[in-house]
Amino acid sequence: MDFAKRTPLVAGNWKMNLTRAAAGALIGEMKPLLKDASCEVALCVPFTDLEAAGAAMAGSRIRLGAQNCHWAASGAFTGEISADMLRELGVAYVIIGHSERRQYFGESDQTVNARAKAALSAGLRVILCVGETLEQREAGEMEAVIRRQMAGALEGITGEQLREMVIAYEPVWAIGTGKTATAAQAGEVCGLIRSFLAEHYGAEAADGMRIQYGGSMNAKNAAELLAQKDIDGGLIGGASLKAPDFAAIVAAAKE
Ligand SMILES: O=C(CO)COP(=O)(O)O
Repeated sequence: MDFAKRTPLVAGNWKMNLTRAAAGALIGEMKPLLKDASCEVALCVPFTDLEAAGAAMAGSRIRLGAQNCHWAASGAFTGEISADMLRELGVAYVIIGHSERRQYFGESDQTVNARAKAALSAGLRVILCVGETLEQREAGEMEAVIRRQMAGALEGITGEQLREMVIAYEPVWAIGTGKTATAAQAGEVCGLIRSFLAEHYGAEAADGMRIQYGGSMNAKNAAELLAQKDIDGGLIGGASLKAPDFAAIVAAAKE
């Protein structure tokens, strides 16, 4: 299948869930449910599950993803994982700048930028996450925050590199809370992101970019969110840990 421009990408982010054995079992359950998917599908799994998940995905269209990588190619960085290490395990996508990394592990726009560049140099595709907190939204700062995060993360990234990226809009207040952004809210911010890309990379590049929504997306609300013109897929947390729920979201993401 040719994953042409704007083919929706539905990616699961398992976060720190599932051991190797459980990962293999869940992928085994998902495979038959996803075989007729008309969008691109990826699962971003814990590092320790990568090898087993890659093996379990064999013969399916599911792409293997990771949840972070370091900015250096190698060196004295205890506890970190390089982009090359991921490549060697067959990883296609890596999430960079997830709000949980920013919130709990001190990620800044600068480290997000450095990690994204390292991933791209190693031949990985990057799912770059941006999103405002509830306080920022209520203070009327949503657009400024999104613009600052986008500008910081994309500093020095060329138009050619941008093509290997997907942007995920994940409002922090919607993650794991069951409080989804309305389709109109999510569509508005994804539209702002596309405008930012058009200003910095040109209209053609912006038109070809995939922009996902993430934050309490589930089997029930996926179709309405995915129907928004600027939303090209989803980044799914909790619902990606249940095969039927994830499959229902994938089914809602038509080309
Ligand atoms: O953070 C998310 C995906 O990266 C969203 O998580 P939930 O779908 O559990 O809200």
